[in-house]
Amino acid sequence: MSKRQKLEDDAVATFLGAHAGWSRAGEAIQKTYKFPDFSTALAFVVRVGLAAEKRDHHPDVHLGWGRVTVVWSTHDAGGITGVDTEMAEATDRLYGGP
Ligand SMILES: C[C@H](O)[C@H](O)[C@H]1CNC2=NC(N)=NC(=O)C2=N1
Repeated sequence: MSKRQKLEDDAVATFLGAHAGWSRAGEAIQKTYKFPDFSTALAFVVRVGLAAEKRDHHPDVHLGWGRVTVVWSTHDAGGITGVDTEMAEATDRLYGGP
């Protein structure tokens, strides 16, 4: 199955169950990350943005002091696809940890 095909609800639920902090927001998945200050949060947004350019798949991002919310959905498919879950995992790796 193509990664750009809309995932079934149960597949999205499985992803959410296995990935802490991610939640469903309509036809998208989102997560808010915390940072000690604004510039660290901004640097994270830049790293996510560069990864998005590389993959040609772009998130909505909300940047605040010490906080970044990243929202993934596939506009072309009108919903959540395998590219979104792939990029959500990449986003977690960019934040840090395993
Ligand atoms: C032409 C280009 O590949 C497309 O418009 C890409 C760009 N980035 C994208 N990003 C996201 N999130 N969804 C898309 O459908 C999408 N489409």
